[in-house]
Amino acid sequence: MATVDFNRIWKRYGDVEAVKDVSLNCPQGEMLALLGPSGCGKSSILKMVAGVEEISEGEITFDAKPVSHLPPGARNIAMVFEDYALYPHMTAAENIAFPLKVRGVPRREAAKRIDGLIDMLSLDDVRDQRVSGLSGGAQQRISIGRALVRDPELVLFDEPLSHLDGDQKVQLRSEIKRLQQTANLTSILVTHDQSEAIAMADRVAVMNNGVLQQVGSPHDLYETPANLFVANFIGEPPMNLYEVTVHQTGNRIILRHDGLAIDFAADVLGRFVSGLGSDAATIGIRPEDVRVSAGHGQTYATDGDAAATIPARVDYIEPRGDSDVLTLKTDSGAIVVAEVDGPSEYVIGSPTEISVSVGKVHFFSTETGNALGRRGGDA
Ligand SMILES: Nc1ncnc2c1ncn2[C@@H]1O[C@H](COP(=O)(O)OP(=O)(O)OP(=O)(O)O)[C@@H](O)[C@H]1O
Repeated sequence: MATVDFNRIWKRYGDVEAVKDVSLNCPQGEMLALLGPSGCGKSSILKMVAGVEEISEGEITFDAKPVSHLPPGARNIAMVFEDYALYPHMTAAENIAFPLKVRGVPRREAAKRIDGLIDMLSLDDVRDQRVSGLSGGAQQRISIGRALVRDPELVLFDEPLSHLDGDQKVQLRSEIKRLQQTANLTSILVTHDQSEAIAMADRVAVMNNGVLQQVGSPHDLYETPANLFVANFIGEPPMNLYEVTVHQTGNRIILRHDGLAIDFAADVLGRFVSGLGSDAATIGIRPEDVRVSAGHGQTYATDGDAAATIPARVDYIEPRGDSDVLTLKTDSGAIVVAEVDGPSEYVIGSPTEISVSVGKVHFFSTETGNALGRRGGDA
């Protein structure tokens, strides 16, 4: 399998700039996800790698060798599509064998490869069945077998789970991940579904409007989003975001939003964030980082670094089994979404006290949307 590099690639369709100056690297054996909303340019990137769309500018290399001039057939790329694209009248084994037959691979060698994949993909039970009667999950496993049988340099997964229902989706995504790791496949996954990207990919490239926003491990994207787009896009329920004004009085820094005041010790805040000099910023707090306690007038025990507690009432509860997502309304009318262990004892109207550790607050420039420097303090 190859190491794939995208070097400052652009895709223009007439006046439409679909991909703008994107550089990415997918090392051998890694799964890289291209994630973003519809129209962000991820399919255009996939098509340029596959060779079905020309690159307007820039270069794609496999093991440092340019491939842009090669026709699709000469790139040795396998594709797994959302709609499986199998031959319905053929059996599972015949579908997997098809690319080898076309290439005239000797029968004995072909049989060995097919058997290996059938075993690896747990397809023994359906081996000789026509694919038209099989479940979506089984059909997608067959299409993966067909993709891998010819030993490609790169596997492209184009929304491979979109046609599957909940259970099959979860099962197949872990199977693809296992297969990708055991077979050490260099692979690129295109998806608009963050849970898919996070569950399967080693690294995720988040795109918006043709521009690469951030590339990193799922953990990096979650913990240190580079800008407001990534902060808002990654995480479910999404991060709470507030435009705040910054007021410094003595050794306190108070962030104000719509009558909501969050108060921090200036020296503690300074341990976590740099560049908060201006008088406006946007802060982000993940719902699971909002600390909620039943509010009966008592103060939630803070560790000194935490903002003062803020009274809020439960406005809405979404039970999710092992957690409850609470929509809380402060006295000033600000909405804070919190995720707490479930099932909780809160009911609509419950008084609560909320607080957040300073180390859990994300800071962004309101002007540029970029994250302000995090110092990586401990709280
Ligand atoms: N053949 C084309 N001609 C003109 N514009 C195109 C063409 N293909 C894509 N575009 C435009 O380029 C932009 C990026 O499209 P692209 O399909 O790459 O995005 P995407 O993130 O994959 O979206 P989706 O998930 O909806 O396919 C969009 O504005 C789209 O309308």
